[in-house]
Amino acid sequence: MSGAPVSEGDKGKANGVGKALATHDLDGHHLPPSPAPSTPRNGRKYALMTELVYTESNDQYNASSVPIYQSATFKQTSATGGAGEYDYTRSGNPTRTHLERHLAKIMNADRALVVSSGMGALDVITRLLRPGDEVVTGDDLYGGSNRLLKYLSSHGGIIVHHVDTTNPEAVRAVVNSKTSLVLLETPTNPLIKIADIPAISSIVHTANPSAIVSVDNTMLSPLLQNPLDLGADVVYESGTKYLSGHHDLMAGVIAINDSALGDRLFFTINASGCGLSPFDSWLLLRGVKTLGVRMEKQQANAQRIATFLESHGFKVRYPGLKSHPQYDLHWSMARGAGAVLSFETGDIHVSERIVESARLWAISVSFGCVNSLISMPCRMSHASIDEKTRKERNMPEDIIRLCVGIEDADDLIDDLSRALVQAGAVNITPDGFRALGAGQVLGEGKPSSAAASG
Ligand SMILES: Cc1ncc(COP(=O)(O)O)c(C=O)c1O
Ligand SMILES: N[C@@H](CCSC[C@H](N)C(=O)O)C(=O)O
Repeated sequence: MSGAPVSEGDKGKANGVGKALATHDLDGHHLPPSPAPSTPRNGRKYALMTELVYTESNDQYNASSVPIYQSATFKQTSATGGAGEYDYTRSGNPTRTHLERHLAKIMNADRALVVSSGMGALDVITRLLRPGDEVVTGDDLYGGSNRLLKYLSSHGGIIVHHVDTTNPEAVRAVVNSKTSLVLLETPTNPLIKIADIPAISSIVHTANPSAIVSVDNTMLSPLLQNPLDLGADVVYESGTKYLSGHHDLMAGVIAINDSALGDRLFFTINASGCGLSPFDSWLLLRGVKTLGVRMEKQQANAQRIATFLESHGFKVRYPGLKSHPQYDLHWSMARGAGAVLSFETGDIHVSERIVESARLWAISVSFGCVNSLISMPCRMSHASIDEKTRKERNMPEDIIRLCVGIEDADDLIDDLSRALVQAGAVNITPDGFRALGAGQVLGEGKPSSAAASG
């Protein structure tokens, strides 16, 4: 029983754009329809699952795999303006261009730019800011993003407002004529909170037409959500995660529809030298082609694991669960729930023991990889947010984040069951087990065979 909200394919929407991967929830009910797609860009003509793998190459030998132009320089025909399309790889490289065109197509953008990491992408966007400018962002966001914004506020003269982005009115309350950038994560990492991209974009653009709404789409990837179609001006993602899928490269992607804004962002990339290398561009292009099959399996597995934990009484945060407080909002914007979920145990030491008892789940930061990971964000990915701030922002110290891969779901559940039992996180009865601590008890569950014997 998979039970995941994943449909059989992705055909059926006009021009194949914005096609819903999920049509039914666990109980077989229809999910809300996906948002209407905007005009397809970049000649996109097939369903997204097809466009992910379909690339057109103008290689002279018709190579099926785009060549890696591992060259820093390109010869010119004269000293005075004789450069062809490329002169120097920091400014442009054919392998990188091929990847950027492919990403623009699948992100439904006019232009995509690739850089050396997700943080590099955010850095390029924040170079649009000037001292005195204001930024509005969430009270739950990736630790590295928080660190960069904190640095800009202490060293760059930027005023940063952290508000509850689940409430558009909280954004309205702080947006003003000095607001230059509104930065949203949805779902957030790691508390899986949802921001209403259309409502917030409309509030921001009405209050200050020159403010830029930027969405970090790392948690879902373009397969599941297209913020540019929902009112955002800029979307960026860590290509280190789902886009590449194997934790073998670092990359960041920025996508835009405004050509003047694209030129300003490209200027920074060329001037600062953070464009993605030819080899990493090639690796990322290869990874993107399997994004569809990877994500379908990952979110099917995530749905089973979230359901397993919730049914054993744990407080689980996952937008594929009806209990998520913003379930309807999430599904009005996205075509899937992704494969990152978090849950609480009520005791930081119990959480530590669970993480350290898992065998199949690697203790590791990051997500979006084909293998499953387990972590404690307050100790790992979000440790750069100090304890006081974490407390002010209601970040549970015991929270465990699961980043689900493509393994067999029963193996993952067995290993997790064994870790829960070994860590003393559950109360074992002759009929099954239930969460101890903070978890709300939703029902009895039977320990898996591994847990019972382990
Ligand atoms: C939501 C989110 N955005 C951005 C980043 C930054 O990406 P990168 O590690 O590729 O710099 C990360 C993780 O690192 C992340 O989790
Ligand atoms: N030591 C790193 C931690 C990277 S966290 C990576 C990823 N975004 C995640 O959420 O797991 C740092 O401090 O940046």
